[in-house]
Amino acid sequence: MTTEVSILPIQSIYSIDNHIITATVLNEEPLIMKFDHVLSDEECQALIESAASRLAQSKLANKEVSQIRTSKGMFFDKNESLLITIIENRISSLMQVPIAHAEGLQVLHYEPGQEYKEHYDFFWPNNPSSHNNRISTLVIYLNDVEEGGETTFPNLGITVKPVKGSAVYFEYFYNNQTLNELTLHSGEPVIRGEKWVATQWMRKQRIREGD
Ligand SMILES: O=C(O)CCC(=O)C(=O)O
Ligand SMILES: [Fe+2]
Repeated sequence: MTTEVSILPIQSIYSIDNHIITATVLNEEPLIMKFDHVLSDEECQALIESAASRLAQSKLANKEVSQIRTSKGMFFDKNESLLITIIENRISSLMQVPIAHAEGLQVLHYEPGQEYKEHYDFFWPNNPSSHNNRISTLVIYLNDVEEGGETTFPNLGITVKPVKGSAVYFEYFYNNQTLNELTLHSGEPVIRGEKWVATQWMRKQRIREGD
């Protein structure tokens, strides 16, 4: 058995600026956690409202539109509003990665039948972005989904149901690539209702200027 150090120290509660986030470990290696109360109902609603008019067809990491990913999405600019600054800073503290390593916060919207098929969030070595690869992901659910829309890790038998304000966290910065590859995951098709998520991808090195 391998024992590799995770980015996030495992705790049952993370207290960030008087904001109490409770945590459940779903898998230790690779580390997969569920967090509750990452965002308040008001913050979820405000994110949805500021994203709604800016949605465009989602693309893959290689910028191609594909049937793998049928949601619509958008990226916020860093610090573009007080809401975004507050949320980005909380996420950065929670993920224990400096804000300068954060890609823009992304919001995705799925309608019934829409999904994000099995994929990895990290870049393979042939992708130019792999020189400053992603190391961890936080997917925050912005609403409750009537049916479907779970985030699933098929190789680990883990399924996370969307709950407003909760999040699933996972990391893939292990020396052992087999552990990283266990983070294969999907956003299951929404069956009834709609699904809104905010995704934060963190890089190994800084990606933002001026932070
Ligand atoms: O929508 C989901 O449950 C997963 C989203 C996801 O995998 C991503 O944004 O990278
Ligand atoms: Fe993903």
